[in-house]
Amino acid sequence: MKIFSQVIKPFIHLCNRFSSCKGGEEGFKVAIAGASGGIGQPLSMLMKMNPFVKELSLFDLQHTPGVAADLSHIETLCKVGPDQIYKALKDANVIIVPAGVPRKPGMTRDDLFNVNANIVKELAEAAAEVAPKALIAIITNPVNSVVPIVCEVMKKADKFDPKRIFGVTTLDIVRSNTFVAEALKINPKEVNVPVIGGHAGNTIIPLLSRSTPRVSFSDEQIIAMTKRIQNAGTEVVEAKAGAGSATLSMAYAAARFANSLMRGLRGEQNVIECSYVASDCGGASYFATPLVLGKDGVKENLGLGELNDFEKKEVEAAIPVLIENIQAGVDFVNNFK
Ligand SMILES: NC(=O)c1ccc[n+]([C@@H]2O[C@H](COP(=O)([O-])OP(=O)(O)OC[C@H]3O[C@@H](n4cnc5c(N)ncnc54)[C@H](O)[C@@H]3O)[C@@H](O)[C@H]2O)c1
Ligand SMILES: O=C(O)C[C@H](O)C(=O)O
Repeated sequence: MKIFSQVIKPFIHLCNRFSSCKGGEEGFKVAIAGASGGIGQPLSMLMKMNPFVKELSLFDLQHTPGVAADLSHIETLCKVGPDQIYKALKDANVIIVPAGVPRKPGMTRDDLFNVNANIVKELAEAAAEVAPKALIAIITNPVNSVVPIVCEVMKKADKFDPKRIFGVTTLDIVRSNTFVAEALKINPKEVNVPVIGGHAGNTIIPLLSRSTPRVSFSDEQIIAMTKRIQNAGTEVVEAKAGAGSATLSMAYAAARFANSLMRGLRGEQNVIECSYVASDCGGASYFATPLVLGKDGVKENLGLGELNDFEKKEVEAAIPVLIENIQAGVDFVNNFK
C-alpha cells in the first residue's frame, strides 16, 4: 500500500503530466550518456515512458545491454537500444549527459572537475561530430565549468550554437518549489520559484521575490530558505553517507527539463525553464536565467528580470565565483595536451 502511495502513484501522475502535453505523432531520438548510473537508470525509465520519445539510445561504459534489455520490456512504443558512443549519439535530437563521478561527503562539486572534465570533453567531441544539431543537456558536475567545456569543444569543431547547450539546474527549481510549498503548506505543483546564477553553493540564487504564489517571508526566513536551497545537494550527499549524491530527484528534474526541451522542439508556445547557458545577461559569460524554449533550443533569454536588494547582493557575490568556474572549463579545453 505504502509503495503504491509513495512510488507508483506519483510516478503515474508524472507520466500523466507528460502525456497531457499537447502533441501529435512526431517523436524524438533521445540519447543518454551515463545511462547505467544512479541518475541514468531512472532517467532512462522516465524517457522510455515519455510519449515524445520514439527512440532512446543508451550509452555508458558498463551495463548498458542489461539496462536496455530491461527497459525494452516496458509497454511503450519507444525503441530502446544500447550502443557505442557514435551510434548512440548520431542524429539525436536531445542528448542528456549524467556521465561522471558524484560527490562524497566533504567534497565540493569542484573536486569532481579533474575526473569529469575529461569524460564530458570526449562526449562533446563525439556529439560535435555526429549530432551537431542536438540539444545537449549537461547534468555532470561541476555544471558551472562543464558547460563551458562543451561549448569550447563545439567552438573548436566550428559547431557552436549557444542556443543548444544547457546546464541542467532544474533540480534547484524543483527543490525550491518543494521547500516553499512545505513552508506555505500548499501543493508544490502550485509553486514556481525561478532560480538563476549557476549550480553550486552561493551561485544558486532562488528568486523568492518572484515566487508564484507570492510569499511574504521575513528577512530571516528568506536567508534561511535561500541557504537550504543552496545546500540541498550537500544535504543529500550527507544523508547518503558515501553512496553518492541525488539520483532520483535528479532523474525527475532531468526528465522534466528534457520534456520541456521536446515541447519546445515541437513548437509549443511559452515553454519556460531556467537553465545555465552561454549568455550576456548576468555579468558572467554563462548564467542561469529563465529561457523560452523553441524549435532551435533557446528561443528567448528572459534575463535576470527584477531583483530585490537581497537578490542583487547574491548575484554580485556569485559573479566572481562563476567567472573562475567558467575560466577553469575554458582553459581545460584550450590548454589540453
Ligand atoms: N546537475 C545536477 O543538478 C546534478 C544532480 C545530481 C548529480 N549530478 C551529477 O551527475 C553525475 C552523475 O551522478 P550519478 O549519481 O548518476 O553517478 P553514478 O556514478 O551513479 O553514474 C555515473 C555513470 O556514468 C558512467 N560513465 C563514466 N564515464 C563515462 C563515459 N566516459 N561515458 C559514458 N558513461 C560514463 C558510469 O559508468 C556510471 O554508470 C555526477 O557528476 C553528479 O555530481 C548533477
Ligand atoms: O550535490 C551534488 O553533488 C549533486 C547535485 O549537484 C545536487 O545538487 O544534488
